[in-house]
Amino acid sequence: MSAHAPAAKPTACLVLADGTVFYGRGFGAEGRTVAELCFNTAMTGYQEVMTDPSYADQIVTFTFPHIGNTGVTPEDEEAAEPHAKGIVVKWDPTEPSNWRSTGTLPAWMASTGRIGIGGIDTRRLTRTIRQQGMPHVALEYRADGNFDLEALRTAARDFTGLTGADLAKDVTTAQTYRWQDGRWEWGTGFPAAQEDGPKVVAIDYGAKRNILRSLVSAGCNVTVLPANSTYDDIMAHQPDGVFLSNGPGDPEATGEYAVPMIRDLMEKSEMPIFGICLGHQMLALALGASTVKMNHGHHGVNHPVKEIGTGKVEITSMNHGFAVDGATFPANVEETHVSLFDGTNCGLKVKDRPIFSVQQHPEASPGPQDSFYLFERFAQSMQA
Ligand SMILES: NC(=O)CC[C@H](N)C(=O)O
Repeated sequence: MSAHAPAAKPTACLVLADGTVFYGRGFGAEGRTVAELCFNTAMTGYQEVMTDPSYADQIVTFTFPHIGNTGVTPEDEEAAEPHAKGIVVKWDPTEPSNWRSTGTLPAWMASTGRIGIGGIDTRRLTRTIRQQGMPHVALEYRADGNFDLEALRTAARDFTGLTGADLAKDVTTAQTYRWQDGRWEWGTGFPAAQEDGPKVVAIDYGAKRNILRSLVSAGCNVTVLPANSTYDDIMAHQPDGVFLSNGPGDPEATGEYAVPMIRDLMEKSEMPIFGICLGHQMLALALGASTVKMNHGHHGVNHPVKEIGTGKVEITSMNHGFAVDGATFPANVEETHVSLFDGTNCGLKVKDRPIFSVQQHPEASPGPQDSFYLFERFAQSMQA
């Protein structure tokens, strides 16, 4: 039997809350999980996607069919473990062909408790997500193929979803630490961080490693603090600037801790502040703007974003299911970037202050590096 032939009996199934069932072949860990289902259009970088902490409580459908063909390597992990609860793919992963690979995707998923389903019509599923919004789903892999569809549908329906979900506190670091390396370079790997350079306190709401590496590569000396850090916790490190990371869940759900801390920071200090994705959304909330849940979000590596001031278009990496409502900015805030896919807000700047943030991912990982200039802009604002 060829690897792509349909299995005699399905070993995995994906059940949407509306009762739609997709059968396929299970890989990775056996078990059941519930989550919000999104789709990601990246052609590469599945390991970075799966380990991005912003994917907590989500399952990712990859629209690119050949997932798994470059294996896995610890160098491509954006966190110590995968955060996406599972993946949905077109074909079964093949044997890896890549000199950097140290193992297979299914074995890595099995060892980290993540569930995969292969053999799915991901075009149909993606069309469903685009038309109906990101559904709540149950995904199960069991080798005996005996599924209790009613129980799976109930589990999908009972999932409370991401609106109102405060997940940053689940994925943040427990301890404060100094970040040690810069961006991976061909032939040399990860360069060691320098001691000099502006001191950045990076608040970890689910930070991707390549963001911390990008700050280092832009010349910063980075100390990482937990999500519930207060203004005083931050100032104890005498930083030159504060970075607000990406992260999972609903930005509004951080209104008890992150948003008031950011407000404090803006009121009591003159320091530069830079935020990415969840950091952008929370900064917008602290400034008095609002955020909204999107229909199917932006998850991919080819999203065109225009920098309004220059008219320049950058091709960006994106992963978000909420967006800042650019129409709600107060008078002291300027919209700096906009999505050319749907016109949604992608950036803000506080007028006359070195405080800015973007919705896209300038660290890429995976994706293009057009937006890396933002790390340099932040480093320069601290040197000014
Ligand atoms: N990558 C992120 O930081 C995502 C932010 C937020 N959780 C969203 O889905 O929009």
